[in-house]
Amino acid sequence: MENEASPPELIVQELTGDVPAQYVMPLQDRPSAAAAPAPIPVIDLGRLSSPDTDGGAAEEAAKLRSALETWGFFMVTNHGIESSLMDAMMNVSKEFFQNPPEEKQKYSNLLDGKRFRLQGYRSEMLKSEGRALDWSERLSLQVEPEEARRLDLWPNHPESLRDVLIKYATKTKIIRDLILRAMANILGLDEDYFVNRITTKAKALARLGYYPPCPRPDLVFGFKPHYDGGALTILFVEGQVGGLQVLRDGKWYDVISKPYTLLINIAECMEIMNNGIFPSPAHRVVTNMDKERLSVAIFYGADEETVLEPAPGLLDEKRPARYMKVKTKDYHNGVFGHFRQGKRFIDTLKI
Ligand SMILES: O=C(O)CCC(=O)C(=O)O
Ligand SMILES: [Fe+2]
Repeated sequence: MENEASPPELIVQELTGDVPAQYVMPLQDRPSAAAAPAPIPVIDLGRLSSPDTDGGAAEEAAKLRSALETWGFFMVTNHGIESSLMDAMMNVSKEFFQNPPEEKQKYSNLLDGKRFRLQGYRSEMLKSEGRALDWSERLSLQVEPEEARRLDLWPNHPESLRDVLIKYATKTKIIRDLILRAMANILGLDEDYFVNRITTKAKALARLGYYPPCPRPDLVFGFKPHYDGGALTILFVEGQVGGLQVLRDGKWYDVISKPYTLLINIAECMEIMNNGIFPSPAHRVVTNMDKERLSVAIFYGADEETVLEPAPGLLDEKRPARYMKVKTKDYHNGVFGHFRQGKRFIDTLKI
């Protein structure tokens, strides 16, 4: 049985006392002591998509542009997801992580003690690569395309997780398209330029995250510094625990989300398509000594067969393409290989 091969000794929740050596970051890579808050713009999505009679939509679009050019992150309110559905999403996630380890391991993403699959539960990753482990547990489930959902890999406990996640992801998809269109408009491209490249065949992965309190936030990360690989990420962080940090001009800043707002960030496929005008930001999650933290991220990718390339409408003699063309499928393979070595595949595409 594939699940029996998982290493239960690494379930973070069960650890007590000081942190085990596998989680400790090398000295030069440890979390910095203090980070200033990032004044990330908050965009009212209702206003952004309203007919522009009073200049409201233009104002929101200007804020969005500024957020995308600087932080690569923005917050959204008035996004159309009822707070009751957001609460339900967080509650089912919490209930899942509260299951006993044996129950969670039934959904392990570890196939034979060595190979990982994209979907499933993991309490650690990349153990064999000699890099420090993240102080978090994750449950990843593919939510798009709809016909590719593997409901047999989705947990039964709590029973409502499936329904709630499907409802939630249906709503975030509407937000995705709204943002893709707004970005195309801001860049002066055909409104559907990005939507057409992401298509109904594009994959989306939901990742539920649980970060237990950690006795040594100075030594470990909840999630090591990284760039997201798809097109856009829509993130929902419970309450006001904080923990997420974003890199800007070589400095890490705290991202403080407000209750019931969503955080959206640009991922690398989108950076290629917009020719680096809106770069994909490095980000990470630090741990907290007293509080647990939960987050739900939906990663929207491009269609595997899509050729990723800087949009021709953005290029001219003065603004040449800064990235080589690559098929999404090849990009994903490249990212995986490079990430294991702590490198960025996108750097190999730069012209
Ligand atoms: O949990 C979070 O706040 C962020 C997680 C993240 O960056 C990711 O899953 O890629
Ligand atoms: Fe991320």
